[in-house]
Amino acid sequence: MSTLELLPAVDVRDGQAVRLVHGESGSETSYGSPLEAALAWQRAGAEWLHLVDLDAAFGTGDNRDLVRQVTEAMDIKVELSGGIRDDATLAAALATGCTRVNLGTAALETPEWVAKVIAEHGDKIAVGLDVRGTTLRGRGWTRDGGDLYETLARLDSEGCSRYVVTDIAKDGTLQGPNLELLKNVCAATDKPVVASGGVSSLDDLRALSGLVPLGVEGAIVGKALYAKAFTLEEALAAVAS
Ligand SMILES: O=C(O)c1ccccc1N[C@@H]1O[C@H](COP(=O)(O)O)[C@@H](O)[C@H]1O
Repeated sequence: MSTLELLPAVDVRDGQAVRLVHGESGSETSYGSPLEAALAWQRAGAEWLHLVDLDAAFGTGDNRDLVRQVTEAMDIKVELSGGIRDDATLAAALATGCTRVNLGTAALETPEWVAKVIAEHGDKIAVGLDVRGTTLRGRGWTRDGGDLYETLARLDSEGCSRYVVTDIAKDGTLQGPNLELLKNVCAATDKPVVASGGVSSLDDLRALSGLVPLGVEGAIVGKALYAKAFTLEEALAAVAS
């Protein structure tokens, strides 16, 4: 059986590494330099970094230069997201050398463009499905963007290679991942799913590892690492065993 991939998160707001609660602007707790955080996860053995430009996602500016510096400093794979919504922002994101990008709002608001870039870039494009219940949310999770399963079927038909599924109700809360949601999404698509939101303990990671045979490929871990609920080394050992 494959091992669950772990993607420690660095979310950047106003130049700082932060964690939000439910993705709400204004709920930030700051954790200092994004580069230092990313390097710490790399030193601890991460194979992936999940890097988010929150200002670009919220439409409150961007941290593009900083995000590029962090990506260029990494020897590990980087999944980059936030504000990638047109040719220019996609080109800038891919030019950082990141391994793949996540598209959120664009998949809800400009589906023709997303179908085009999926066709052009294949598995360098993942789609972030950020949901409340089964309703997708875009523009910094402030606007409804349609039904999860209808959108998933459309993206599948367009050849989308991977989905990053975030339960907004769980994100930043340390309440455990939404395993039912993940099972339902895995039942609806053959494509790999990266789980996001709610991881609080090593047992949560073991539970997500149990979903690998269903199609869960990886898990994004944020607040639990910053709050020192466990170390990344402990997390990597938990999913390896
Ligand atoms: O990760 C967060 O906490 C988050 C909170 C609020 C909005 C977006 C967030 N993160 C990721 O940003 C991209 C969406 O950006 P866009 O809509 O494409 O501009 C997506 O990967 C979210 O999971």
